[in-house]
Amino acid sequence: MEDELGRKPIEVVAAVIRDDDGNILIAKRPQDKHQGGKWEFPGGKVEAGESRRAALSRELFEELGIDVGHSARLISVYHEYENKSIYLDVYEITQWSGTATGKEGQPVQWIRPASLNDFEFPEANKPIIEAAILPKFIKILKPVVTAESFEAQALASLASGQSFLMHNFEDTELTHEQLSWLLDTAASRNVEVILQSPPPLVRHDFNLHLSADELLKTQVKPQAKRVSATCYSPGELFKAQRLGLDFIFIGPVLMNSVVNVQQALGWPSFQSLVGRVNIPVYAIGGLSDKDLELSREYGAQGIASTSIAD
Ligand SMILES: Nc1nc2c([nH]c(=O)n2[C@@H]2O[C@H](COP(=O)(O)OP(=O)(O)OP(=O)(O)O)[C@@H](O)[C@H]2O)c(=O)[nH]1
Ligand SMILES: [Mg+2]
Repeated sequence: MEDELGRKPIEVVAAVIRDDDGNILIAKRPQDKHQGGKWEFPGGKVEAGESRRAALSRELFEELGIDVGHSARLISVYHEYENKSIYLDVYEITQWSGTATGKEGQPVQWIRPASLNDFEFPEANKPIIEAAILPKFIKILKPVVTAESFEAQALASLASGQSFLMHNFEDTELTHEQLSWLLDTAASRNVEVILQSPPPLVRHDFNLHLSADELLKTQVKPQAKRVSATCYSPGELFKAQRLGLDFIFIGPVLMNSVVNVQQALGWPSFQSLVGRVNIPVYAIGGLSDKDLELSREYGAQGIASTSIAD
């Protein structure tokens, strides 16, 4: 891939390092470097002939003095700065040995994911920050018949530590009162709720999800905490990126969709779609929490499914 001036992007690897309490390590870039004085995720340029994971291990040893254990792909971002373009491959690291310190004299800090937005990062980092804040799983509530079963299911998921719940596509019968109850109960437990468009509500303190059809009809990003959409084709992806959506679902990955009469994409097609945008992507369609590791190797941020264990 080349930028508009025919230059090859610089390949960079970086790490979102999370400790057992969920804090993330950030480091300050030296003043004299590109994007100097801004905060960054530790990492650096991939050397000729080096694999990305080898580059990641080398950079984190040089910059922080730690030995990387397990790493999972989080997001890849292509960004054009004025004087160079970069391809930034970001990994999430939860296992390492040694104590992370600024080996090159750079200040480092462990911070809560929600405070990431209080620090100044390079322009390329916007989607990386969103990816670091978003969860691995989005639990989609199953369609329900009665008000009692809706409440019972929502309460079970709210009690189970899920941080994002989505009201089901096919579940159109929820009343204003039920939706309001869901939002209030979730808020009291620090759980984010995603509703389908257009919910019969006057409030805006929810995340809004658009179907691919709604996405194509939308001209301006709607008002909501975050806006996401389901995408199947490159055109839909580009539309989502142009509107500035916060994350997207791509699928169906493994199961043909009866609703939209769509063939399952399979992982290779999923991967090539993910590679076209700089937005966190959830894989959807015939998947469960067991598919997480695999989905991440193919570029997903995580999985959205009714089959996420409570
Ligand atoms: N490490 C890192 N680099 C980033 C981030 N965001 C971002 O735009 N970059 C850009 O990626 C490029 C490479 O990063 P780097 O300066 O860390 O490279 P390096 O460790 O190999 O250092 P070097 O310049 O001494 O060779 C820089 O142009 C930097 O501005 C980030 O979060 N982490
Ligand atoms: Mg570096």
